[in-house]
Amino acid sequence: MMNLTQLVLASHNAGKLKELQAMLGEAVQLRSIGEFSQVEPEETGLSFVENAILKARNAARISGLPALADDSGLAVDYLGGAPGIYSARYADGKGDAANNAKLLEALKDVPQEQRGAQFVCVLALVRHADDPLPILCEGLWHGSILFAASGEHGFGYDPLFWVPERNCSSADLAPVDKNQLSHRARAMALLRQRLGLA
Ligand SMILES: O=c1nc[nH]c2c1ncn2[C@H]1C[C@H](O)[C@@H](COP(=O)(O)OP(=O)(O)OP(=O)(O)O)O1
Ligand SMILES: [Mg+2]
Repeated sequence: MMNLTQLVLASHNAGKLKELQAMLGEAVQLRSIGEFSQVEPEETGLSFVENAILKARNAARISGLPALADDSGLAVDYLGGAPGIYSARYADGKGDAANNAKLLEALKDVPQEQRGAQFVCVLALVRHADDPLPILCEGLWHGSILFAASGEHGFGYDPLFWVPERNCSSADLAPVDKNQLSHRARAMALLRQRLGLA
């Protein structure tokens, strides 16, 4: 399909880089877009797909390499799917701890049975900046939102995300376990199939 020994990852999130590189294995080396630019594109899309494509095109344009982007977030049932594509900006760009505090506050009076949520991940791969046929792969991970943070692993909302199949939070999971179960793992399994790596 294309020479995929090197891909630039269109992300400034070190947690994503670590997880995606572990899932991809040694056949494909992910290089961070941070090697080429510190400027983050504005995520102006109205969907995970649009933002993933926008980030991938931007990284391919800057690096001259094929680019992979991950647009992901947490969709909380009680909040009508919010923060969704705005997950990283939920607390106005103040970071993960502020995002988590805001989510706990928003759900403080919501009972267990109404705390369902899913993590969403869309991966977009473009061969070049103007690629007319990006590869798109989606993964979902169903769980619920805890009443208090738990766990030290992972990043983002992991300490608040209860994983029913393991009876612990996503941040309690060892990285190898999260990388088997997560929204990102599911999207990457599909991408590996599409690339003939599976
Ligand atoms: O496995 C995950 N475990 C915990 N939290 C997660 C996960 N996956 C996404 N998330 C959260 C983090 C951030 O609040 C938002 C992603 O936002 P998103 O714009 O896709 O990523 P980002 O701004 O951190 O990095 P970048 O855009 O440079 O790839 O969802
Ligand atoms: Mg972002």
